[in-house]
Amino acid sequence: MAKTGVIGAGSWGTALALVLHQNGHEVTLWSHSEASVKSLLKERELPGKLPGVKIPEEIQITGDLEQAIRGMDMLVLAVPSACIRSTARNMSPFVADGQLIVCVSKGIEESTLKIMTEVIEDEIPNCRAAVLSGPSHAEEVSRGLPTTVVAGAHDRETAEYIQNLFMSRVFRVYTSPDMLGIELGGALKNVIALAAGIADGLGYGDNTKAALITRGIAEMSRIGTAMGGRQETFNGLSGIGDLIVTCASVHSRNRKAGYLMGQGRSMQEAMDEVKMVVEGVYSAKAAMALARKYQIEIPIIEQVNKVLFENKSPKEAVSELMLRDKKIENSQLPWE
Ligand SMILES: NC(=O)c1ccc[n+]([C@@H]2O[C@H](COP(=O)([O-])OP(=O)(O)OC[C@H]3O[C@@H](n4cnc5c(N)ncnc54)[C@H](O)[C@@H]3O)[C@@H](O)[C@H]2O)c1
Ligand SMILES: O=P(O)(O)OC[C@H](O)CO
Repeated sequence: MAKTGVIGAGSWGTALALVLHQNGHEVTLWSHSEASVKSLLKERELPGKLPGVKIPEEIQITGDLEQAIRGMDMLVLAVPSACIRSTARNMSPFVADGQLIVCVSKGIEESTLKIMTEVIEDEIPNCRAAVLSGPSHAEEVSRGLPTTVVAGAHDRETAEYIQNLFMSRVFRVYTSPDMLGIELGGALKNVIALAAGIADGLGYGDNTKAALITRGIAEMSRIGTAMGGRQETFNGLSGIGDLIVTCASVHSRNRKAGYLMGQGRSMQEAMDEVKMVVEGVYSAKAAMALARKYQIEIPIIEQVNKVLFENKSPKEAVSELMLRDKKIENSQLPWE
């Protein structure tokens, strides 16, 4: 049995706390908000996010960061990506040399274009940062529905340690050395999922969705491999796997926000209505900046940015994508 601290008591932090608890580990769940600590202690439930899912009494709930960190064999960091740097900075005084921090947040820092584990390592240089990602909605994991994810770490022993702590009859964990590819896949798929939601909101069909997923993974892979991620990772759970679930699932916050925009809401109205973090909105600009830096064409992500930040009509954005110059499907397969 391991001692674990989960930092962030939103839907994902809570679902992973349940997985660890069900695997027999000791779990302390931290929330930054006093009101949410009070409500969690009283209700033992996350109303509005994971309704009907009980949080067992054995899971300790706290607002004291030090209590959630000191002496833990593994920390899981599950706050929204925009809060990763500030949260890591607040954690830093309590983190021991070599203490393991598994990041489960999906994003790219807009100001530095760093992935989340790089941000954590900036703020807590003495920690051991790792990642856990893949097609995994909290709503399903918290109900024990079969799910598969991948644990990425700088060394094999760490990845296998994370695998052992999380793996269960319903939560299957693979390992990988490609942390960069895993994290970029998790962040970029959210931007494509906004596009898939927009298409749904416009009333387009399954053909459109399949096109966005297929051309979307091509854009994600182009950015990711230019930065040093592996194509194999984009073909795997944290790449195409997570893209499929996020573009298709009724649970997806990104797809839902896109849907609302396709129906005519502004970005802010859509985010307010979803009520949970819509990470694609934050990663969209970072993806554009990366594409400019590496001189990569990302037409879908570019149109999503225009809808989000330039008030472009979703219908016009789709039409512009359809009317781009004629292309060969795959530049690796040129006519001789
Ligand atoms: N929900 C999922 O199914 C799921 C699955 C995989 C990964 N993720 C990722 O996990 C991360 C968290 O998502 P979520 O769905 O749990 O979000 P959520 O909206 O359910 O909860 C976010 C939590 O962060 C807390 N928070 C807000 N501001 C904060 C701050 N300044 N400092 C610390 N905490 C703060 C909120 O109180 C809330 O508890 C995201 O990066 C998301 O992409 C989510
Ligand atoms: O609900 P979303 O769109 O934030 O996606 C959640 C997870 O990343 C799915 O794996």
